Amino acid sequence: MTFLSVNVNKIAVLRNSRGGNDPDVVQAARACLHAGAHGITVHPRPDARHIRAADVHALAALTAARGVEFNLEGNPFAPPRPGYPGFLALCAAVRPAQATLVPDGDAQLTSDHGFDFARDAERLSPLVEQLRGLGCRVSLFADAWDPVRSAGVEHAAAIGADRIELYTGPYADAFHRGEHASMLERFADVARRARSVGLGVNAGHDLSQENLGAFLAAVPEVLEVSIGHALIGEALHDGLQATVRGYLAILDGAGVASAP
Ligand SMILES: CC(=O)[C@@H](O)[C@H](O)COP(=O)(O)O
Ligand SMILES: NCC(=O)COP(=O)(O)O
Repeated sequence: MTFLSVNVNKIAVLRNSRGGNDPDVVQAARACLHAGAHGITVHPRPDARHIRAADVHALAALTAARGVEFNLEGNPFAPPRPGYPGFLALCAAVRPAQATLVPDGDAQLTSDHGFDFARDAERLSPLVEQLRGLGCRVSLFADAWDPVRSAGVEHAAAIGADRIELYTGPYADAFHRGEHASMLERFADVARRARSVGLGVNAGHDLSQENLGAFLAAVPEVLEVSIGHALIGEALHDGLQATVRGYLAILDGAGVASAP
């Protein structure tokens, strides 16, 4: 079975919009694990727009106590700044089971590309070694949608990475348009090539209940999916009716005023 690691970044987006600690990121992660999720993912960004260093520590403690995987994602080349100690420093502090390296630009809205392995392998190599020395499994974010960008995926194995994570955003877009058949062939090909050089294969970005089944049917090698944005949105939709009913029950019980 493919593992599900729930990305709780979006809980922190909501929390940060008001200050305070509601909704509580750790409580949300606990609920995901209680429901059977295999692990928790976060992707702290240098601007601390959602997950903060303190969340990383708290979630590391939760996942360690539960004996489940903590997957920490980030750009290893982004310099530290106040409130963000840097990806390597965070990994050294909490030793996540899996460190997923993502080549984000600083002001990016969200992750939108994988590494260019032919170009990036040399500077990634010592970081992969360092992270493996900390006991982390190392996964590298990789493109599969474009034959040129996915050409050097075998380099990931050569520099000692354990896995790649297929960037599935372009697949999700194509699925939405009903044009995903040829896209899936490309993902399947990259996954097969990765497996043939000993790499494990993860996948993530914009996966959802709508598009996940078709993806896994075409790319059965996937060991783990990390899903956040769609999952949290779906959870809101699924939970809204029950929550509104909860409020109505309180109002009904209070029974003071009646609306005109
Ligand atoms: C690497 C990846 O695809 C996810 O981590 C995604 O980038 C989530 O990050 P945001 O929640 O900041 O969009
Ligand atoms: N690695 C992908 C991830 O953690 C979640 O991405 P998304 O579902 O928020 O797009």
